[in-house]
Amino acid sequence: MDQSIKAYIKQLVQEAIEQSASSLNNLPPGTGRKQYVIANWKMNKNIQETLEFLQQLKEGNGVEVVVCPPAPLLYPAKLYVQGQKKEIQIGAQNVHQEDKGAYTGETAASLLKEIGCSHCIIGHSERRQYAQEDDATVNQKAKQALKRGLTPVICIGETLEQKQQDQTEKVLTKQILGAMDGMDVSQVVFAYEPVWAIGTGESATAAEAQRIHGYIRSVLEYLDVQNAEKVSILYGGSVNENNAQEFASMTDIDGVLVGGASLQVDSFQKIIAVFAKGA
Ligand SMILES: O=C(CO)COP(=O)(O)O
Repeated sequence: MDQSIKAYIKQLVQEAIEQSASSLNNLPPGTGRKQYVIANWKMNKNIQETLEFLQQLKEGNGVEVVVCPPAPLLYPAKLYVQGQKKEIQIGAQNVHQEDKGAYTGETAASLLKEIGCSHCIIGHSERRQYAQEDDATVNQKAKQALKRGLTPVICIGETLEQKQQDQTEKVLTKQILGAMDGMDVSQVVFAYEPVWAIGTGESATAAEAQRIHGYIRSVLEYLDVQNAEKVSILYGGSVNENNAQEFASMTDIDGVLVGGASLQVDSFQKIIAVFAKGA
């Protein structure tokens, strides 16, 4: 990383720390940014469970509700919500970076679009860990998703070890710059998911998350000062019906990406209701 970027990042860190003090005054949620509540079911649920969940799930009342089931359930899920005329969007958990070809087991963005997906999660820490996805891959996948009309939900976040070594801002900066290379920031959604908070029951505090979201927005400003304010930045990592309100009250937290608590329709619906109040 060259010296001018390093100096700029240092300045951003300082500004984000200063801003965090004023952000803690429970300001109203995002200035006109879309509010999202996204369910990442990971490798859970079968067809019957999916349809039962979607039957009970109500619309978002101004919140963008996106359900991301495993790949074989995307099409039945989409057909079901369409048939019910519900404003619930269906998103994929992954996409391949190439248009088509000899990539056994992969799914093309064009096919996801054809079956009615609106969004695609990209660079989730589980894919970074288990499928060795790096920032360059995330960048290629995000470009491919956009090319085919899917909105990328780009996941970033530090591990516990990186947090303990005070590397959070550095790690996030590298992930953001890598993911956004040659891209328009106004076309993506970001999700800050600290790896240590995923599936552990130990979420970041809302204040901590707000400080990091402020920092992420400053890096986006460095890339595109005009559009950074428009980008929705979601928090993910042990979000549940009890802590959602605290996250929703933070200025730079524009929604949540929910794993475990999105598997039960009641708890997921309660999280949506929290964000709908502010939308
Ligand atoms: O990984 C997540 C969402 O993408 C978060 O998972 P949990 O909500 O289960 O911690």
